[in-house]
Amino acid sequence: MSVTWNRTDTAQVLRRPTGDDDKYSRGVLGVRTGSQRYPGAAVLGVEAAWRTGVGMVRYLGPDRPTALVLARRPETVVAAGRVQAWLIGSGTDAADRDDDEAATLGEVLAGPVPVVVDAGALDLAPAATAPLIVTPHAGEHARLRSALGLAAPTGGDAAPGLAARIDAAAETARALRGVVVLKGAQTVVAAPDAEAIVVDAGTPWLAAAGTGDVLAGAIGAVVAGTAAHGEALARAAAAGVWLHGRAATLAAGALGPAGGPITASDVAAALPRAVAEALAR
Ligand SMILES: NC(=O)C1=CN([C@@H]2O[C@H](COP(=O)(O)OP(=O)(O)OC[C@H]3O[C@@H](n4cnc5c(N)ncnc54)[C@H](OP(=O)(O)O)[C@@H]3O)[C@@H](O)[C@H]2O)[C@@H](O)CC1
Ligand SMILES: Nc1ncnc2c1ncn2[C@@H]1O[C@H](COP(=O)(O)OP(=O)(O)O)[C@@H](O)[C@H]1O
Repeated sequence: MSVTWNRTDTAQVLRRPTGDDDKYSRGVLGVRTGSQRYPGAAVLGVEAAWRTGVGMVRYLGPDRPTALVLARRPETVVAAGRVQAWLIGSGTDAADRDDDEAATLGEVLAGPVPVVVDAGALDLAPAATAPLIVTPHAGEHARLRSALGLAAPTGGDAAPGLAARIDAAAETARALRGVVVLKGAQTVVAAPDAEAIVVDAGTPWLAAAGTGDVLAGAIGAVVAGTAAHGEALARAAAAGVWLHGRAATLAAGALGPAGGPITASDVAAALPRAVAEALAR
């Protein structure tokens, strides 16, 4: 069983800023992403978080991605401090993780604040106790299931259909006790005790390198901005997925009636229009 997510659902999740707000009350997202090898993923996630609407982004990472993040977004704060949500893992590789980074990520994943776990931090998710949203693509989902002692998502060589993907994501969510965002043309958002949510991307032009890094930043911003916990976490994740797909559709659609090639940066640039559209009455 599943429900399909739409613009109205997204509008119900997003919080419109008011005159009483300040940069802290609008939500602070802490970001630990990027590496010497994949610095671009840090830039994309930070850019997406700002563009989705958050009061502050704190970026804490290696020197090279830090320099690139600041070059692109000087408004990013690179000092530690309180956050309402974390984003970790995009543009990192577990094989390159040193002891200090492992200890820091361990603290994040044992804390009270929700954590969006992407790419190279997914191996740490099974041991986490923090409120969790994991964002695997199909390959990463298979690895995560194996780490959780679950069977491969499909018995044969054929790619699993939507029903099988929903069942597998729901099973992973129960085993993990967290929200699973299983990415694809139709992204499945599954939580341990709730009906799965299906979000249509809207355009296949979205299948391009780095768009997953943008998605993780968008979800992180929605979670930080809405202070989502508990059941609301899956809805916050679904809102982030909808905004990401809508941004891609707007960016591709601006090129012509059949759409056209877009980059991950184009998707991030279109996020404010997707947010404005969702909030329009
Ligand atoms: N500009 C930047 O800095 C960018 C940085 N990036 C960063 O790069 C890092 C590595 O991420 P990654 O996804 O490229 O590699 P990884 O997770 O090891 O997957 C490898 C194997 O998994 C499979 N597989 C993959 N996708 C699948 C799918 N959709 N559906 C099914 N299977 C799929 C496939 O295996 P195969 O099917 O070929 O056996 C593939 O060979 C990560 O940190 C990321 O954030 C990128 O975001 C790009 C932009
Ligand atoms: N055929 C497709 N149609 C629409 N969206 C897709 C398609 N394939 C992948 N996507 C979306 O593109 C993004 C790719 O993310 P990911 O695989 O993590 O790439 P990367 O690691 O390069 O950022 C996800 O949001 C996914 O849902």
